[in-house]
Amino acid sequence: MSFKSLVKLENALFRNILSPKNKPLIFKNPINFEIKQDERWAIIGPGKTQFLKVLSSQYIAEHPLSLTYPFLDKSQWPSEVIQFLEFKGALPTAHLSARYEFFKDEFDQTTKDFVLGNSINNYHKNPIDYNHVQNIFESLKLNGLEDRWAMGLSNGQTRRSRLAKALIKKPRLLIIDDPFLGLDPKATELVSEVLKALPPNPYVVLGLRYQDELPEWITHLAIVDETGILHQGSVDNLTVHLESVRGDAHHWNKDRKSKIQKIDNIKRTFKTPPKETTPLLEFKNVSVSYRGVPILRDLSWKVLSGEKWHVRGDNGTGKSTLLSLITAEHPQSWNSSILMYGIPRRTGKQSFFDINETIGFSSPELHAIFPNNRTFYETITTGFVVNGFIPPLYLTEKQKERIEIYLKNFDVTEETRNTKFGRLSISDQKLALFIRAIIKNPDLLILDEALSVMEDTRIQQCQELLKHYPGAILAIGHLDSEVPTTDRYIRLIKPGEYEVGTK
Ligand SMILES: Nc1ncnc2c1ncn2[C@@H]1O[C@H](COP(=O)(O)OP(=O)(O)OP(=O)(O)O)[C@@H](O)[C@H]1O
Repeated sequence: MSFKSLVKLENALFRNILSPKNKPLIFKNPINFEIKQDERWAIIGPGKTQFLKVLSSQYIAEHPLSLTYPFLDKSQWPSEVIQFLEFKGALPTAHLSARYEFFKDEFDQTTKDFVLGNSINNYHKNPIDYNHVQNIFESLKLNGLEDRWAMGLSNGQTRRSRLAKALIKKPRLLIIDDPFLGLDPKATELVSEVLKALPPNPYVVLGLRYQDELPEWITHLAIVDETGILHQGSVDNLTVHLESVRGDAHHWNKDRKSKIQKIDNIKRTFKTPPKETTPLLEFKNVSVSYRGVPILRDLSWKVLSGEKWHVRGDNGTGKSTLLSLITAEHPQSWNSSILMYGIPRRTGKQSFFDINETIGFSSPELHAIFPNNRTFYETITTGFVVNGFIPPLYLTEKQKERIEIYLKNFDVTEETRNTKFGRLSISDQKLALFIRAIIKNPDLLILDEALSVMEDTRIQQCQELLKHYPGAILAIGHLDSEVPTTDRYIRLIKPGEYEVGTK
């Protein structure tokens, strides 16, 4: 049986659609690459996202015929039949607390509406195949969530819904960057099995981080950096190269080490909070339910000043809900069984602003709603304002100096510093939100998937910085490689069941 190629690149060079002619090439080395129909590829390395965008026809090829999709009919336009899916956490809501409110009226989208999306509007052109939809909901274990408010879905549930939404459009080729980020181990296995069974409808290409475990069904790899493809071929032939990339021998790792060491310079901006004997935070038998369905029940927990906690639990067990109670984003936060500095939460006693004065946070919900028109620099300045989305009119010399120390030691270029949030790479968006969270030296730093999807070097820079952070940290993240070093954990199991321990 002869196989047609899915995609073929011959001496191909690319430029950004939006940038002028003189802007640099996406990869400086010409690309020669081919995927056959019976091969299952994963793309790995610091250039993976750009490479996946090249494959999904998002850049302009210098010579139009240097990028072709031989398996497509002449009538099929690549941009219409190739889906590129990248990691986005929560769905954007009107404001942060909206996610934890109740499904309100008929204008609020259900999960089913979200997944079907434009397919409903295009119904006359492309009637919806409800059997197909049913199968997708079943295979991704979304049954039971169809009629739920889409904004209320947990991050893991949202991620599976986004995958369902992409599949319902019946693409011919599905290109997914970081398909397993934010998923717990069971959901990872489930999504991997679903992706394995998809080809030929659609074919699938994955972008993975070099430390990720390769799904056993991946047959071929390309290792890509900023210059182009370093190695490509069958998994068996590439194991040696993959080991060298993972180990210390590789040039990225040497470069990375010096960048990580540089981060130590930021430590001098930290201030040590006074050692208190009263817990910074205390939950006394706290319960939360949505329309009678319990999420947290009788949860008791103490966090002392400077402690570093990992908040664990499978998708949907209530981790984000727990953290939203602390930041008073959650409507059920005004509860006298939640105490900060020994003071019970009561309306009238403390305001949202008092509570957040000493808290810094970054989360997928914040990422989803952060205004696209603030520059990287302005994004950081909003960290000095409680619930800040608008840059403050005035910054003290000390505040300006502190921002400069961060920018310099994180090697943020002049161009990035002035780029608007919406135009930054997802990794730089996350970095801006991370610096925004820490810039005022909060007593409590909440990092909900704050480092996920950053480039590897960025993750390690943040981890290095956080090792020295004197304030308390609460971190959520399914992979140890993307959370800061912590020495304690709380694991949510199910309502009324949780575990607290030291690592
Ligand atoms: N407004 C709401 N209405 C109904 N259910 C909700 C609402 N908000 C959250 N939930 C549900 O509460 C559960 C807990 O959600 P939460 O986001 O806290 O989970 P999580 O542990 O952070 O999950 P993940 O690991 O996927 O991020 C989920 O099943 C979610 O769908």
